[in-house]
Amino acid sequence: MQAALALGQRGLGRVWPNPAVGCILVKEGRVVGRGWTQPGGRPHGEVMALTQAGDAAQGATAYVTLEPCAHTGKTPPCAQALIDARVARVVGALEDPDPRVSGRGFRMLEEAGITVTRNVCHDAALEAHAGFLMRTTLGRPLVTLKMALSADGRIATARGESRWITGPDARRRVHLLRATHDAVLIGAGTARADDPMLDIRDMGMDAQNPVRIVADGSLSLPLTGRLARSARQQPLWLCHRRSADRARARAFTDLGARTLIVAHGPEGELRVDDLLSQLGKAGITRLLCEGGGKLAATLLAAGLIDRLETHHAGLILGGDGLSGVAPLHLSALADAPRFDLESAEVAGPDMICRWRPR
Ligand SMILES: NC(=O)C1=CN([C@@H]2O[C@H](COP(=O)(O)OP(=O)(O)OC[C@H]3O[C@@H](n4cnc5c(N)ncnc54)[C@H](OP(=O)(O)O)[C@@H]3O)[C@@H](O)[C@H]2O)C=CC1
Ligand SMILES: Nc1c(N[C@@H]2O[C@H](COP(=O)(O)O)[C@@H](O)[C@H]2O)[nH]c(=O)[nH]c1=O
Ligand SMILES: [Zn+2]
Repeated sequence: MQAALALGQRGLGRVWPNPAVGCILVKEGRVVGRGWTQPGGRPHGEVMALTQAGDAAQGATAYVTLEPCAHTGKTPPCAQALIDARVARVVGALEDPDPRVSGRGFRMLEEAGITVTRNVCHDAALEAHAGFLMRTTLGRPLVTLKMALSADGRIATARGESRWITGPDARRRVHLLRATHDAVLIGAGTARADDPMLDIRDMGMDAQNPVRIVADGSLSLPLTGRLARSARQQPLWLCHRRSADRARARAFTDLGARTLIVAHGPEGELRVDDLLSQLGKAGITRLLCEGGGKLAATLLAAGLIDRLETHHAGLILGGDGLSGVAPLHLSALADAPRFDLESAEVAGPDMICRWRPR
């Protein structure tokens, strides 16, 4: 199952809205088929493994990282494919909470006389499928916040200069992080200050480029910027207020971008709960927020950060530099969002820390 989980991870960031499932078929101690969910979400992992195994699937044990699907969607159900291939046993890591499956996949197999073992490597599967599970049960993607920080917790100089705080090794890690997320989100301030690309560069992974999303209430993004100009090569979604200029929205869609109207709060700030639920509806299961400080503050205040990556560099920007997180107006220390350290890694001259909400 651990090997199947590792295989399944190959699909992360490229199979949304589907889960990234891994499947291994074992017969008489030998692996006869390996499969994982293919880009775009189909074929499913089980079908890939069964196709590879051919006749050898008969009598085999199938290790699958998520309950096989039981519904006829765009493809016939994998539970039926396993039955038709006459596997002897299915070992599953996790029940699929999708209401169209939710126990029915395992039951179909049992009713066909196949032995089913459930919940093997259950916790690892919860982590592997965290984005898919969040979207299915909460209607929003898993949100990872990444910040590149000076040693004194700043993300830019007072004038907004931030390239680069971290070195090439840590930035390469960021590109790999982008590859395992369906979409990257930034605020309008970052889009205007940095004119970023938000792609995966120089790694031969262009096919895994994430959707780029900007929280841009008034559609202030320059039409001539790099994001807008590349909207046909790499998806660009702009989240804005209903009141944003219609001609501007039209100009962005003409360039190939997609626009989403999001509810806003009293100060005009886009409501991040609505923004995330719209992204969930659009199929996004794993979202990487790359700042800036204002957007990070809103997400943190709403308790919507599920994973935190801080990249620490050995420079000091001082108290006039921009803070990684805009003011939270905490009334007590007890109200501070807390995170537990999960791992720390040296990346060239920098340090990458990975945190989980407590
Ligand atoms: N070192 C690092 O890791 C990073 C550094 N940076 C640096 O940070 C600076 C930009 O940060 P900052 O100015 O804070 O800008 P942000 O990127 O956080 O953008 C803030 C703007 O986003 C729009 N917005 C829409 N909805 C929301 C919401 N719910 N919450 C907050 N903002 C929302 C608002 O504009 P509107 O009202 O028009 O919608 C707001 O003014 C730049 O200098 C950049 O270089 C940025 C990212 C990472
Ligand atoms: N300055 C800074 C980061 N900044 C983040 O990266 C974005 C630029 O992406 P791109 O245009 O694709 O290179 C930028 O807008 C901001 O979100 N990231 C880091 O890992 N380290 C850094 O020092
Ligand atoms: Zn399936």
